[in-house]
Amino acid sequence: MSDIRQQALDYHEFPVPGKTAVCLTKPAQSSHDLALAYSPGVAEPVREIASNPENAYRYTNKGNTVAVISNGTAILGLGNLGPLASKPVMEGKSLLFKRFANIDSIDIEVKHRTTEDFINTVEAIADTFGGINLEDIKAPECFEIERELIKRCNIPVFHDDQHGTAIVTAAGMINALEIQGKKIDDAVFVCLGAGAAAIACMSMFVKCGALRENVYMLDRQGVIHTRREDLNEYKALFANNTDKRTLQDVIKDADVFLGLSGADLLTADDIALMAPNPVIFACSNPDPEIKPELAHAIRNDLIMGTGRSDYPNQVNNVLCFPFIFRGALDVRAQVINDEMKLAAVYAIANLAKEPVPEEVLAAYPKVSSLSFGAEYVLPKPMDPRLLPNVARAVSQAAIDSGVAKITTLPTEYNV
Ligand SMILES: O=C([O-])CC(=O)C(=O)O
Ligand SMILES: [Mg+2]
Repeated sequence: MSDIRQQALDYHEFPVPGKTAVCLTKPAQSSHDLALAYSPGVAEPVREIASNPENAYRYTNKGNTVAVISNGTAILGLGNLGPLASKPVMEGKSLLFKRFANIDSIDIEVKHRTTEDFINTVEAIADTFGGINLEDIKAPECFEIERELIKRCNIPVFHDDQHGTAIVTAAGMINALEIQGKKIDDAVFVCLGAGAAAIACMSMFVKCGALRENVYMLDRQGVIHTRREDLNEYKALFANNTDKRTLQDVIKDADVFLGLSGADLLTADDIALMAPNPVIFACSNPDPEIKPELAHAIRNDLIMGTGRSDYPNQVNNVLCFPFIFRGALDVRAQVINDEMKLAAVYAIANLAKEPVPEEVLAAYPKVSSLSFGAEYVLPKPMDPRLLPNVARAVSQAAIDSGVAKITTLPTEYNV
Protein backbone atom coordinates (compact mmCIF):
# COMPACT_ATOMS: atom_id res chain seq x y z
CA MET A 1 0.00 0.00 0.00
CA SER A 2 2.79 2.45 0.90
CA ASP A 3 4.43 1.39 -2.35
CA ILE A 4 1.41 2.51 -4.36
CA ARG A 5 1.34 5.70 -2.31
CA GLN A 6 4.87 6.67 -3.37
CA GLN A 7 4.31 5.53 -6.93
CA ALA A 8 1.18 7.66 -7.14
CA LEU A 9 2.90 10.72 -5.74
CA ASP A 10 5.84 10.29 -8.12
CA TYR A 11 3.48 9.77 -11.05
CA HIS A 12 1.87 13.10 -10.28
CA GLU A 13 5.10 14.97 -9.63
CA PHE A 14 7.45 13.80 -12.44
CA PRO A 15 8.59 14.65 -15.06
CA VAL A 16 6.38 17.74 -14.73
CA PRO A 17 3.79 18.39 -12.02
CA GLY A 18 0.24 17.37 -12.88
CA LYS A 19 -1.31 15.20 -15.56
CA THR A 20 -2.37 17.51 -18.41
CA ALA A 21 -1.03 20.39 -20.51
CA VAL A 22 -2.20 22.56 -23.41
CA CYS A 23 -0.94 21.81 -26.90
CA LEU A 24 -1.15 23.81 -30.14
CA THR A 25 -3.14 22.64 -33.13
CA LYS A 26 -1.94 25.28 -35.61
CA PRO A 27 1.51 26.32 -36.82
CA ALA A 28 3.02 29.23 -34.89
CA GLN A 29 6.54 29.42 -36.35
CA SER A 30 6.62 32.31 -38.79
CA SER A 31 5.54 35.90 -38.45
CA HIS A 32 2.85 35.09 -41.02
CA ASP A 33 1.54 32.31 -38.76
CA LEU A 34 1.31 34.79 -35.91
CA ALA A 35 -0.44 37.31 -38.10
CA LEU A 36 -3.14 34.68 -38.69
CA ALA A 37 -3.23 33.23 -35.18
CA TYR A 38 -3.29 36.60 -33.53
CA SER A 39 -3.49 40.23 -34.61
CA PRO A 40 -4.62 41.10 -37.20
CA GLY A 41 -5.99 37.74 -38.47
CA VAL A 42 -7.79 36.74 -35.30
CA ALA A 43 -10.22 39.63 -35.82
CA GLU A 44 -11.88 37.69 -38.66
CA PRO A 45 -13.25 34.79 -36.56
CA VAL A 46 -14.13 37.31 -33.83
CA ARG A 47 -16.45 39.08 -36.28
CA GLU A 48 -17.89 35.79 -37.50
CA ILE A 49 -18.73 34.66 -33.98
CA ALA A 50 -20.12 38.05 -32.98
CA SER A 51 -22.53 37.83 -35.91
CA ASN A 52 -23.45 34.19 -35.21
CA PRO A 53 -22.46 32.42 -31.97
CA GLU A 54 -22.68 29.00 -33.68
CA ASN A 55 -19.49 29.99 -35.51
CA ALA A 56 -17.62 29.43 -32.24
CA TYR A 57 -17.92 25.73 -33.09
CA ARG A 58 -16.28 26.41 -36.44
CA TYR A 59 -13.40 28.68 -35.44
CA THR A 60 -12.53 27.82 -31.82
CA ASN A 61 -11.90 24.75 -29.70
CA LYS A 62 -15.34 25.05 -28.05
CA GLY A 63 -16.91 22.04 -29.75
CA ASN A 64 -14.35 19.52 -28.56
CA THR A 65 -13.71 20.94 -25.09
CA VAL A 66 -15.38 19.81 -21.89
CA ALA A 67 -14.91 21.55 -18.54
CA VAL A 68 -14.61 19.25 -15.54
CA ILE A 69 -15.90 21.39 -12.70
CA SER A 70 -15.90 20.67 -8.96
CA ASN A 71 -16.06 22.41 -5.63
CA GLY A 72 -14.41 19.50 -3.86
CA THR A 73 -17.32 18.87 -1.48
CA ALA A 74 -17.47 15.09 -2.17
CA ILE A 75 -14.10 13.99 -3.52
CA LEU A 76 -14.35 10.29 -4.44
CA GLY A 77 -15.14 8.57 -1.13
CA LEU A 78 -12.77 10.93 0.69
CA GLY A 79 -15.30 13.59 1.61
CA ASN A 80 -15.37 17.37 1.62
CA LEU A 81 -11.73 18.38 1.29
CA GLY A 82 -12.21 21.59 -0.64
CA PRO A 83 -11.71 22.68 -4.24
CA LEU A 84 -7.91 22.72 -4.46
CA ALA A 85 -7.55 19.18 -3.07
CA SER A 86 -9.96 17.98 -5.75
CA LYS A 87 -7.64 19.13 -8.55
CA PRO A 88 -5.82 15.79 -9.03
CA VAL A 89 -9.16 14.05 -9.50
CA MET A 90 -10.39 16.65 -11.97
CA GLU A 91 -7.11 16.49 -13.91
CA GLY A 92 -7.59 12.73 -13.81
CA LYS A 93 -11.03 13.02 -15.40
CA SER A 94 -9.50 15.29 -18.07
CA LEU A 95 -6.85 12.66 -18.72
CA LEU A 96 -9.58 10.04 -19.18
CA PHE A 97 -11.60 12.27 -21.53
CA LYS A 98 -8.53 12.65 -23.74
CA ARG A 99 -7.30 9.09 -23.47
CA PHE A 100 -10.61 7.39 -24.18
CA ALA A 101 -12.58 9.82 -26.34
CA ASN A 102 -10.06 12.36 -27.69
CA ILE A 103 -11.96 15.15 -25.95
CA ASP A 104 -9.91 18.12 -24.79
CA SER A 105 -10.83 18.81 -21.23
CA ILE A 106 -9.89 21.38 -18.68
CA ASP A 107 -10.34 21.12 -14.93
CA ILE A 108 -11.88 23.99 -12.97
CA GLU A 109 -12.03 24.04 -9.18
CA VAL A 110 -14.44 26.62 -7.80
CA LYS A 111 -14.24 28.24 -4.38
CA HIS A 112 -17.61 29.72 -3.47
CA ARG A 113 -19.83 30.71 -0.57
CA THR A 114 -23.39 29.86 -1.53
CA THR A 115 -24.79 27.29 -3.94
CA GLU A 116 -26.13 30.20 -5.98
CA ASP A 117 -22.58 31.60 -6.25
CA PHE A 118 -21.37 28.30 -7.63
CA ILE A 119 -24.21 28.12 -10.15
CA ASN A 120 -23.61 31.71 -11.26
CA THR A 121 -19.90 31.08 -11.69
CA VAL A 122 -20.39 28.05 -13.89
CA GLU A 123 -23.16 29.73 -15.87
CA ALA A 124 -20.89 32.72 -16.49
CA ILE A 125 -18.13 30.65 -18.08
CA ALA A 126 -20.24 27.96 -19.78
CA ASP A 127 -20.16 29.44 -23.29
CA THR A 128 -16.42 28.75 -23.44
CA PHE A 129 -17.06 25.00 -23.59
CA GLY A 130 -18.89 22.37 -25.60
CA GLY A 131 -20.04 20.62 -22.43
CA ILE A 132 -19.77 20.67 -18.65
CA ASN A 133 -18.99 17.62 -16.54
CA LEU A 134 -19.84 18.33 -12.90
CA GLU A 135 -17.77 16.18 -10.57
CA ASP A 136 -17.55 15.30 -6.89
CA ILE A 137 -20.15 17.79 -5.63
CA LYS A 138 -22.03 16.64 -2.56
CA ALA A 139 -25.73 15.87 -2.23
CA PRO A 140 -28.23 17.40 -1.93
CA GLU A 141 -26.67 20.59 -3.43
CA CYS A 142 -25.57 18.67 -6.54
CA PHE A 143 -29.21 18.15 -7.56
CA GLU A 144 -30.10 21.83 -7.51
CA ILE A 145 -26.80 22.79 -9.16
CA GLU A 146 -27.30 20.40 -12.05
CA ARG A 147 -30.98 21.27 -12.50
CA GLU A 148 -30.29 25.02 -12.59
CA LEU A 149 -27.30 24.76 -14.90
CA ILE A 150 -29.19 22.59 -17.37
CA LYS A 151 -31.86 25.29 -17.40
CA ARG A 152 -29.43 28.18 -17.83
CA CYS A 153 -26.86 26.70 -20.26
CA ASN A 154 -27.39 25.61 -23.85
CA ILE A 155 -24.63 23.00 -23.77
CA PRO A 156 -24.79 19.56 -22.13
CA VAL A 157 -24.37 19.67 -18.34
CA PHE A 158 -23.90 16.25 -16.75
CA HIS A 159 -23.19 15.33 -13.15
CA ASP A 160 -20.96 12.32 -13.64
CA ASP A 161 -21.24 10.94 -10.12
CA GLN A 162 -25.00 10.70 -10.57
CA HIS A 163 -25.57 9.75 -14.15
CA GLY A 164 -22.26 8.27 -15.21
CA THR A 165 -22.38 5.97 -12.22
CA ALA A 166 -26.08 5.21 -12.75
CA ILE A 167 -25.62 4.35 -16.44
CA VAL A 168 -22.75 1.95 -15.79
CA THR A 169 -24.43 0.40 -12.76
CA ALA A 170 -27.67 -0.11 -14.69
CA ALA A 171 -25.78 -1.69 -17.61
CA GLY A 172 -24.06 -4.14 -15.29
CA MET A 173 -27.25 -4.81 -13.36
CA ILE A 174 -29.30 -5.60 -16.47
CA ASN A 175 -26.69 -8.15 -17.49
CA ALA A 176 -26.26 -9.61 -14.02
CA LEU A 177 -30.02 -10.04 -13.60
CA GLU A 178 -30.24 -11.71 -17.01
CA ILE A 179 -27.47 -14.16 -16.10
CA GLN A 180 -29.23 -14.90 -12.79
CA GLY A 181 -32.50 -15.54 -14.59
CA LYS A 182 -34.28 -12.61 -12.91
CA LYS A 183 -36.58 -9.99 -14.38
CA ILE A 184 -35.90 -6.39 -13.45
CA ASP A 185 -39.62 -5.71 -13.01
CA ASP A 186 -40.01 -8.25 -10.25
CA ALA A 187 -36.60 -8.04 -8.60
CA VAL A 188 -36.37 -6.64 -5.06
CA PHE A 189 -33.60 -4.09 -4.60
CA VAL A 190 -31.79 -2.99 -1.47
CA CYS A 191 -29.73 0.17 -1.88
CA LEU A 192 -27.45 1.00 1.03
CA GLY A 193 -26.61 4.67 0.75
CA ALA A 194 -28.85 7.58 -0.24
CA GLY A 195 -26.42 10.09 -1.71
CA ALA A 196 -26.21 11.43 -5.24
CA ALA A 197 -25.05 8.19 -6.85
CA ALA A 198 -27.56 6.03 -4.96
CA ILE A 199 -30.55 8.17 -5.89
CA ALA A 200 -29.39 8.40 -9.52
CA CYS A 201 -28.80 4.64 -9.74
CA MET A 202 -32.20 3.73 -8.37
CA SER A 203 -33.88 6.32 -10.62
CA MET A 204 -32.10 4.77 -13.60
CA PHE A 205 -33.14 1.25 -12.54
CA VAL A 206 -36.74 2.49 -12.42
CA LYS A 207 -36.33 3.89 -15.95
CA CYS A 208 -35.04 0.46 -16.97
CA GLY A 209 -38.12 -1.26 -15.55
CA ALA A 210 -37.61 -1.73 -11.79
CA LEU A 211 -40.69 -1.06 -9.66
CA ARG A 212 -40.33 1.73 -7.14
CA GLU A 213 -42.23 -0.28 -4.52
CA ASN A 214 -39.59 -3.02 -4.85
CA VAL A 215 -36.81 -0.61 -3.90
CA TYR A 216 -35.64 -0.29 -0.29
CA MET A 217 -33.15 2.51 0.15
CA LEU A 218 -31.32 3.04 3.43
CA ASP A 219 -29.48 6.04 4.81
CA ARG A 220 -27.70 6.30 8.17
CA GLN A 221 -31.09 6.29 9.94
CA GLY A 222 -32.15 3.01 8.31
CA VAL A 223 -34.85 2.23 5.76
CA ILE A 224 -36.29 5.27 3.98
CA HIS A 225 -40.04 4.86 4.51
CA THR A 226 -43.15 6.95 4.07
CA ARG A 227 -43.55 7.77 7.76
CA ARG A 228 -40.17 9.43 8.11
CA GLU A 229 -40.25 13.18 8.51
CA ASP A 230 -36.56 13.89 8.03
CA LEU A 231 -36.36 13.22 4.27
CA ASN A 232 -35.27 15.74 1.66
CA GLU A 233 -37.28 15.78 -1.57
CA TYR A 234 -34.78 13.50 -3.32
CA LYS A 235 -34.78 10.74 -0.71
CA ALA A 236 -38.55 11.09 -0.47
CA LEU A 237 -38.77 9.79 -4.06
CA PHE A 238 -37.78 6.40 -2.67
CA ALA A 239 -39.77 6.39 0.56
CA ASN A 240 -41.24 2.91 0.72
CA ASN A 241 -44.63 2.28 2.36
CA THR A 242 -43.25 -0.49 4.55
CA ASP A 243 -42.91 -1.58 8.19
CA LYS A 244 -39.35 -2.76 7.56
CA ARG A 245 -36.79 -0.61 9.32
CA THR A 246 -33.33 -2.18 9.22
CA LEU A 247 -30.90 -3.60 6.69
CA GLN A 248 -31.57 -7.06 8.12
CA ASP A 249 -35.34 -6.57 7.61
CA VAL A 250 -34.97 -5.68 3.94
CA ILE A 251 -32.05 -7.86 2.88
CA LYS A 252 -34.09 -11.01 3.63
CA ASP A 253 -35.16 -12.47 0.25
CA ALA A 254 -33.82 -9.44 -1.65
CA ASP A 255 -32.57 -10.18 -5.17
CA VAL A 256 -30.14 -7.26 -5.37
CA PHE A 257 -27.86 -5.40 -3.00
CA LEU A 258 -26.37 -2.17 -4.26
CA GLY A 259 -23.88 -0.52 -1.92
CA LEU A 260 -22.91 3.12 -2.33
CA SER A 261 -22.13 3.69 1.32
CA GLY A 262 -19.03 2.58 3.21
CA ALA A 263 -16.60 -0.24 3.92
CA ASP A 264 -17.75 -3.53 5.47
CA LEU A 265 -21.36 -2.50 6.16
CA LEU A 266 -22.77 -5.75 4.71
CA THR A 267 -22.07 -8.90 6.70
CA ALA A 268 -21.85 -12.57 5.83
CA ASP A 269 -25.08 -13.12 7.81
CA ASP A 270 -26.84 -10.47 5.73
CA ILE A 271 -25.79 -12.14 2.48
CA ALA A 272 -26.98 -15.53 3.69
CA LEU A 273 -30.53 -14.09 3.96
CA MET A 274 -30.79 -12.99 0.34
CA ALA A 275 -32.92 -14.75 -2.30
CA PRO A 276 -31.34 -17.48 -4.45
CA ASN A 277 -28.99 -16.21 -7.20
CA PRO A 278 -28.55 -12.70 -5.85
CA VAL A 279 -26.63 -9.80 -7.37
CA ILE A 280 -24.34 -7.83 -5.07
CA PHE A 281 -22.72 -4.65 -6.31
CA ALA A 282 -20.66 -3.38 -3.37
CA CYS A 283 -19.37 -0.15 -4.87
CA SER A 284 -18.00 1.79 -1.92
CA ASN A 285 -14.47 2.91 -2.84
CA PRO A 286 -11.79 1.89 -2.18
CA ASP A 287 -13.20 -0.64 0.30
CA PRO A 288 -16.48 -2.34 -0.66
CA GLU A 289 -19.44 -3.00 1.66
CA ILE A 290 -18.36 -6.64 1.71
CA LYS A 291 -15.12 -8.17 0.48
CA PRO A 292 -15.67 -10.41 -2.56
CA GLU A 293 -13.68 -13.24 -0.92
CA LEU A 294 -16.02 -13.20 2.05
CA ALA A 295 -19.17 -13.02 -0.09
CA HIS A 296 -18.06 -15.93 -2.28
CA ALA A 297 -17.20 -17.96 0.80
CA ILE A 298 -20.80 -17.62 2.05
CA ARG A 299 -22.57 -18.72 -1.11
CA ASN A 300 -21.71 -19.78 -4.63
CA ASP A 301 -24.82 -18.57 -6.46
CA LEU A 302 -24.09 -14.83 -6.42
CA ILE A 303 -22.78 -12.31 -8.90
CA MET A 304 -20.48 -9.78 -7.33
CA GLY A 305 -19.34 -6.39 -8.59
CA THR A 306 -17.25 -3.71 -6.90
CA GLY A 307 -15.79 -0.32 -7.74
CA ARG A 308 -12.29 -1.79 -7.81
CA SER A 309 -10.15 -2.68 -10.78
CA ASP A 310 -8.50 -5.63 -9.02
CA TYR A 311 -11.69 -7.76 -8.91
CA PRO A 312 -14.01 -8.89 -11.73
CA ASN A 313 -16.96 -6.65 -12.64
CA GLN A 314 -15.59 -3.20 -11.90
CA VAL A 315 -18.47 -0.74 -11.85
CA ASN A 316 -16.91 2.65 -12.62
CA ASN A 317 -18.21 5.72 -14.41
CA VAL A 318 -15.18 5.75 -16.75
CA LEU A 319 -17.16 3.27 -18.87
CA CYS A 320 -19.60 6.08 -19.57
CA PHE A 321 -18.57 9.71 -19.27
CA PRO A 322 -15.95 9.97 -22.05
CA PHE A 323 -18.27 8.27 -24.52
CA ILE A 324 -21.55 9.94 -23.64
CA PHE A 325 -19.84 13.32 -24.07
CA ARG A 326 -18.25 12.14 -27.35
CA GLY A 327 -21.72 11.23 -28.63
CA ALA A 328 -23.24 14.50 -27.38
CA LEU A 329 -20.48 16.72 -28.82
CA ASP A 330 -20.42 14.97 -32.19
CA VAL A 331 -24.00 15.93 -32.97
CA ARG A 332 -23.92 19.15 -30.95
CA ALA A 333 -26.62 17.97 -28.58
CA GLN A 334 -28.04 20.77 -26.45
CA VAL A 335 -28.55 18.51 -23.45
CA ILE A 336 -27.86 14.95 -22.35
CA ASN A 337 -31.41 13.65 -21.98
CA ASP A 338 -32.89 10.39 -20.71
CA GLU A 339 -33.01 8.92 -24.21
CA MET A 340 -29.25 9.43 -24.56
CA LYS A 341 -28.58 8.03 -21.08
CA LEU A 342 -30.65 4.90 -21.79
CA ALA A 343 -28.91 4.49 -25.16
CA ALA A 344 -25.61 4.50 -23.26
CA VAL A 345 -26.92 1.91 -20.76
CA TYR A 346 -27.88 -0.55 -23.49
CA ALA A 347 -24.79 0.08 -25.62
CA ILE A 348 -22.54 -0.68 -22.64
CA ALA A 349 -24.63 -3.70 -21.59
CA ASN A 350 -24.70 -5.14 -25.11
CA LEU A 351 -20.96 -4.76 -25.60
CA ALA A 352 -20.36 -7.17 -22.70
CA LYS A 353 -22.15 -9.86 -24.73
CA GLU A 354 -19.79 -9.57 -27.70
CA PRO A 355 -16.68 -11.78 -27.99
CA VAL A 356 -13.69 -9.98 -26.49
CA PRO A 357 -10.87 -9.18 -28.94
CA GLU A 358 -7.26 -10.18 -28.26
CA GLU A 359 -6.10 -6.59 -27.76
CA VAL A 360 -8.49 -6.19 -24.83
CA LEU A 361 -7.28 -9.42 -23.26
CA ALA A 362 -3.70 -8.25 -23.78
CA ALA A 363 -4.46 -5.14 -21.71
CA TYR A 364 -5.46 -7.37 -18.77
CA PRO A 365 -2.60 -9.86 -18.42
CA LYS A 366 -3.95 -11.21 -15.13
CA VAL A 367 -7.14 -12.59 -16.71
CA SER A 368 -6.94 -15.50 -19.12
CA SER A 369 -10.36 -15.16 -20.70
CA LEU A 370 -13.32 -12.84 -20.68
CA SER A 371 -16.75 -13.92 -21.78
CA PHE A 372 -20.25 -12.86 -20.84
CA GLY A 373 -21.07 -14.41 -17.49
CA ALA A 374 -20.91 -14.01 -13.72
CA GLU A 375 -17.35 -12.67 -13.80
CA TYR A 376 -17.84 -10.43 -16.82
CA VAL A 377 -21.07 -8.42 -16.78
CA LEU A 378 -19.50 -5.16 -18.01
CA PRO A 379 -16.91 -4.35 -20.69
CA LYS A 380 -13.41 -3.46 -19.58
CA PRO A 381 -12.40 0.24 -19.60
CA MET A 382 -9.57 -0.49 -22.07
CA ASP A 383 -12.01 -1.92 -24.63
CA PRO A 384 -11.60 0.28 -27.74
CA ARG A 385 -15.10 -0.68 -28.93
CA LEU A 386 -16.65 1.41 -26.14
CA LEU A 387 -15.89 4.62 -28.01
CA PRO A 388 -17.67 3.89 -31.30
CA ASN A 389 -20.45 1.77 -29.79
CA VAL A 390 -21.48 4.06 -26.96
CA ALA A 391 -20.82 7.36 -28.74
CA ARG A 392 -22.77 6.30 -31.81
CA ALA A 393 -25.74 5.07 -29.77
CA VAL A 394 -25.78 8.34 -27.83
CA SER A 395 -25.51 10.49 -30.96
CA GLN A 396 -28.32 8.55 -32.61
CA ALA A 397 -30.51 8.95 -29.54
CA ALA A 398 -29.82 12.70 -29.51
CA ILE A 399 -30.82 12.96 -33.17
CA ASP A 400 -33.93 10.82 -32.69
CA SER A 401 -35.07 12.78 -29.64
CA GLY A 402 -34.63 16.12 -31.41
CA VAL A 403 -31.87 17.66 -29.29
CA ALA A 404 -29.05 17.44 -31.87
CA LYS A 405 -28.06 20.40 -34.02
CA ILE A 406 -26.11 18.13 -36.37
CA THR A 407 -28.06 15.22 -37.78
CA THR A 408 -25.38 13.09 -39.40
CA LEU A 409 -23.32 10.56 -37.47
CA PRO A 410 -19.52 10.67 -37.57
CA THR A 411 -17.89 7.71 -39.28
CA GLU A 412 -14.49 7.71 -37.58
CA TYR A 413 -13.53 7.49 -33.94
CA ASN A 414 -9.88 8.12 -33.26
CA VAL A 415 -7.99 8.49 -30.03
O1 LIG B 1 -13.41 8.63 -9.95
C1 LIG B 1 -13.93 7.51 -9.84
O2 LIG B 1 -13.31 6.44 -9.93
C2 LIG B 1 -15.40 7.43 -9.67
C3 LIG B 1 -15.94 8.73 -9.22
O3 LIG B 1 -16.31 9.58 -10.00
C4 LIG B 1 -15.98 9.01 -7.78
O4 LIG B 1 -15.70 8.10 -6.99
O5 LIG B 1 -16.30 10.16 -7.43
MG1 LIG C 1 -16.62 11.49 -9.02
